[in-house]
Amino acid sequence: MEYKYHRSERAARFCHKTYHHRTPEDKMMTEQLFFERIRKHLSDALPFVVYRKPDEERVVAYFQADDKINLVSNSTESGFIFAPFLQNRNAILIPFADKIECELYLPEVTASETSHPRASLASKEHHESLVQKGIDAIKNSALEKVVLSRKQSVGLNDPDPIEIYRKLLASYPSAFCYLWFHPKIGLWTGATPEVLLTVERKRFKTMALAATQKFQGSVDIDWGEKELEEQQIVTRTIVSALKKLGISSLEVSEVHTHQAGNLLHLKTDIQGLLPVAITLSQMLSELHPTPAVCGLPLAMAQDFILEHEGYDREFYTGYLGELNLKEHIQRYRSKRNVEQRAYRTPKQSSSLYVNLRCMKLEGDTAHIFVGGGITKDSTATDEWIETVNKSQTMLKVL
Ligand SMILES: C=C(O[C@@H]1C=C(C(=O)O)C=C[C@H]1O)C(=O)O
Repeated sequence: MEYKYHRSERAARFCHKTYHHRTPEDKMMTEQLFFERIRKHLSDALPFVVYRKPDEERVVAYFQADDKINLVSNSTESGFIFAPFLQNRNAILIPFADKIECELYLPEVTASETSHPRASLASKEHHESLVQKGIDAIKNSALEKVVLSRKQSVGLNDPDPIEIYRKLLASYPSAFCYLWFHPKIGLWTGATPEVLLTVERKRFKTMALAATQKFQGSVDIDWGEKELEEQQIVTRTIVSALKKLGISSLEVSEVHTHQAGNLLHLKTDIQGLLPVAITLSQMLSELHPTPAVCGLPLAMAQDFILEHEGYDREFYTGYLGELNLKEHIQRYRSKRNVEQRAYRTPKQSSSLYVNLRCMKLEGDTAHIFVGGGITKDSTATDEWIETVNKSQTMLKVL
C-alpha cells in the first residue's frame, strides 16, 4: 500500500465552518493520543466503538467503563446500537457517555490487489450449490429474491485491529467505517456503503442499494434486466413498507450508479417526513431486514437462509450506528456593529447503517462476510464471483 500525505480541500472547508456540533465536555485529540486511548481500552478488555461517518474527517469514539452487556429494548434508548441480522436476538448498546474525537487528514491510499490466498475450491463449490438451491426455490415457489452469503476466514500476518481500522479509514472515505468491541461478544470492523435509516428532527432518509458490478475505471456503465429487477424489488418493498406506516410525503429518486470502493451498485434514495405518531422502533421493524440483505417475501427468505446458509451471520447484515444522539448545535451569527452571538439549539438524530463489507477479528484470524441477492435469472458462478469481488473490500486492508 502506498501512502501520500495530503490535506484535502474538504478538510480545509471543514475547519472553516462557522458552527460546530461539539459540546464543552467533548474531547478533541491528536491522532496519536486518540488511537492510544482506544488501544488501552482494547487491552483492558472493555467495550468501545470508534467510527467515522461517510465523507467526514471527524472520527468519534465512545468508551464503556464496565463490561456489562446493555441491551436495546425499544429503540428509545440513547447510545451506539449494534444490532444482529435476526430480529429475535438482542441489539447491544454502548451508551453515549465517555466520548473522544479526532479530525483525521488521512493518507491517500492506492489500494493494491490483495496477496491473500484465493478462497478454496471447496468454498466455491459450496457457495455455488447454495446459490443453485436458491434459484431452484425461486423457480418452484413464491420466493422472489433471497440474499445468500458466506463467511471466509483468513489468517493475518499483522493482526493489529487498530492498524487494520486505520487502513479502512484511509481506503474508504465515503463509507461508514467502524471498529466495535465488546469482550463478551467480539471485535468487529467494517466499511459499509449502505444507510438503513437516518432521522434528523422530522426528516428521515433511507436507500435501496442492490446489484453489483466490479468498478473498472468508469461509473458510466450499463446494467442488465436482472440487476435492475433485483434492485427494483428493494425499492418497491421499502416504499410499500413506509406507505404501510402511513407516510405519504415520500421523495423517491431516480435509480443511479453508486460507487463503493472497488464495486458499483444501483441505488435509489428515499426520504420523507416522519409523522409524529411513528416511532423509531416502528420504522426499524418495518425496514430491517430489507430485501437488500434478506429477500422477498421476508419470512420465506429468512427461513431459507436459516435452513441452507449453514453458518451464523451474527451481526453481518444487521445494523449499527448512533441511536437518539442528543446534541446542542452551536451557531454563531455575527452582525455589523454587534458582538458575535452564540445560539445553542438542541437536536436529536439517529444515523444507522447496514453492517456490510465487514469482518469479525478473532486473534490472528479475520472472518469476512460476503453475500449477494439471488433472483430467478441469477447464475451460480456469477454469484460466486460477486462474493469474491466483495471480499476484496476487506482483504485489501489485511
Ligand atoms: C449482501 C451484501 O450486499 C448487499 C447486496 C448487494 C447485491 O446483491 O448486489 C448489493 C449491495 C448490498 O445491499 C454484501 O455486501 O455482503
